[in-house]
Amino acid sequence: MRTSIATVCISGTLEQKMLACAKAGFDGIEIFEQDLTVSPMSPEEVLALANRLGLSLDLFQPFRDFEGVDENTFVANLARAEAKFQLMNRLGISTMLLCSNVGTATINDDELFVTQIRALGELAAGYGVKIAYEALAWGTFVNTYGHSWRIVQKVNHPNVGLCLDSFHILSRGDDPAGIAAIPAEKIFFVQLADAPVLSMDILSWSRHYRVFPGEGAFELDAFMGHLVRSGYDGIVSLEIFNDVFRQSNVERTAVDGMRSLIWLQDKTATLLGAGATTYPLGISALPGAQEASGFDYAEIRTEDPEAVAGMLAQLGFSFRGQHRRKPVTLWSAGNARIIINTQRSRGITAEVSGFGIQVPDATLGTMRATALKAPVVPRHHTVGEQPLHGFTAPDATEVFFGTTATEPAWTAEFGDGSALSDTGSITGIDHINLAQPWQAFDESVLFYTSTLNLAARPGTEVPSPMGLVRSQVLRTTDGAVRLALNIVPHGLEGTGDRAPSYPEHIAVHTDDIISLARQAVAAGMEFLPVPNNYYEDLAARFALSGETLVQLQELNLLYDRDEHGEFLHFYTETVGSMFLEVVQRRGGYDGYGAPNAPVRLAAQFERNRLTTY
Ligand SMILES: O=C(O)c1ccc(O)c(O)c1
Ligand SMILES: [Mg+2]
Repeated sequence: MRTSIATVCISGTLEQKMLACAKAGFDGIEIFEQDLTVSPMSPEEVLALANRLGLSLDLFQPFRDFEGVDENTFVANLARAEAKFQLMNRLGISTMLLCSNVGTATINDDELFVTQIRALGELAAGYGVKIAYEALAWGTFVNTYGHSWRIVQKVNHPNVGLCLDSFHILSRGDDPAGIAAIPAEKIFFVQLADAPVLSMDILSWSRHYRVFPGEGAFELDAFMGHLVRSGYDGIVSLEIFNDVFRQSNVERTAVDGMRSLIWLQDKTATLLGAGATTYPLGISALPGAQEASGFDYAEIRTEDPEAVAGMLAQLGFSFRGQHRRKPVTLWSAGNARIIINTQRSRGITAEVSGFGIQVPDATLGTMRATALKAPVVPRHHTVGEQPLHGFTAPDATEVFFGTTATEPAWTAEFGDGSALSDTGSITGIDHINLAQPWQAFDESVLFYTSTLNLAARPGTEVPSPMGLVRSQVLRTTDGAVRLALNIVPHGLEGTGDRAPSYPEHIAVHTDDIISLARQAVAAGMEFLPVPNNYYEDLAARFALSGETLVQLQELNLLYDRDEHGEFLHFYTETVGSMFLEVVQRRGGYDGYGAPNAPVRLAAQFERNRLTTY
């Protein structure tokens, strides 16, 4: 499939944009007129740069407010178009995007639209230019692809065809199935954009909140399926108007976009099933997606290993020893393995720096992640050590693939390699919560869902004294691997990719949280204190026995319940920018105690302020 991206998607000068798009692997770009107008490069220089970079210049856009106008305006519009055709000839671009009129159309008459657009096509033909007509969702008279297609059919000119943009179609709740019936040769261009579900006017939604495929809520694989079935074999381009992308690192955003198209082709191939890749669009599938069976480990980087080790010991983790070559130690409890890493930890009190997941075939997982442009973490292993397959996520977390095993082979590299008999009641890692700098959030959602084959759940918002925290869970179907991503409030972003001022956590699960909490307290652990008001509210919301309430309050346990079961959990104190959570799921409870998250954030805020002052 030939891929392209509109220059409007990313930050920087036209030259920087072109370099980044070429480096990310796009075949071509759409030149957004504004980017050219403000550029010191002449059209000829832009063409020369594109040639040097191996980029095709696929589309010139947008040409606005043309059809449905009075005769005088029409004559002026044709003159305006002709100047752009001349410019396009200098750029060597042969397709122009014509947006349906949103501003100057005064006459609602399909016959007039047809006549005027046919005249435009005729003029364009003289310059070797083709017109791709796009129905903007907020077009004054033409705002559905069905309508634009009827007009294009009536225009009946070889130089006039359609531009299909997923946003304009799906934002209106329009059924894209009709695309499959459009003759492929009349689809001149295709633009893809995803978007989160938002309730606002479509223009604002489109201009500010579009995201790359896989980062929003549109069913773009189904959209692509209809396109593939039409027999279309042209360019598939990204056109994302997004305030964050336009101020983020240009190279990273371009890679994020490329990843989205690689992921979408694979999703579409899966949806279409056998024969998917034989359609002329030539979508490529990825090496097989695998369902992760669980966490291999979680890693904490710290220059104060004693503080972290102390907490683990209080929770009943066993010290499994030092790695025979690296400055890392292993602690385990049941299937929960936590690595304390003091390498490159200068200035880091403690942070959640990485994790591993177990898949049936780690090499296959690595091939898939590499195909999705996941940046490899360099790791050396010597003879007798397990090879490590790792990647750096956009939030700088290091993610590794391990092989499904109750006792991973790499644990033998620690201490004397013995598996200690377990005494505690911790059974495994339940979830890992990662703080996201605001500019990495959408990129992280796509990165983790695509490379680790996780599904994104609808997002939530958690009020806290520091601001509203946006939260989204990514998980396997069975919940064996769960990640919770939090966008940290403004001011706590920290520097670089990490969000160190906002605590992240590793949650472990147990079958008996009451005993575990008692043992931890007896071992000297202090939990995050929970205010009395919380327990009064619990008593009002749930018919809990007095005895249960006293027990919860005495141990600073939090409680939630849904139609499936119950959830009990507690939090440790924060060390650096990380803490631990212990959870017990009773029955089929599948959430994360969301109603309790504001209590936790407020308690941490109180606590940190008290210790700071
Ligand atoms: O928001 C707009 O004006 C606009 C312009 C060009 C497009 O292709 C589009 O989808 C929207
Ligand atoms: Mg568009």
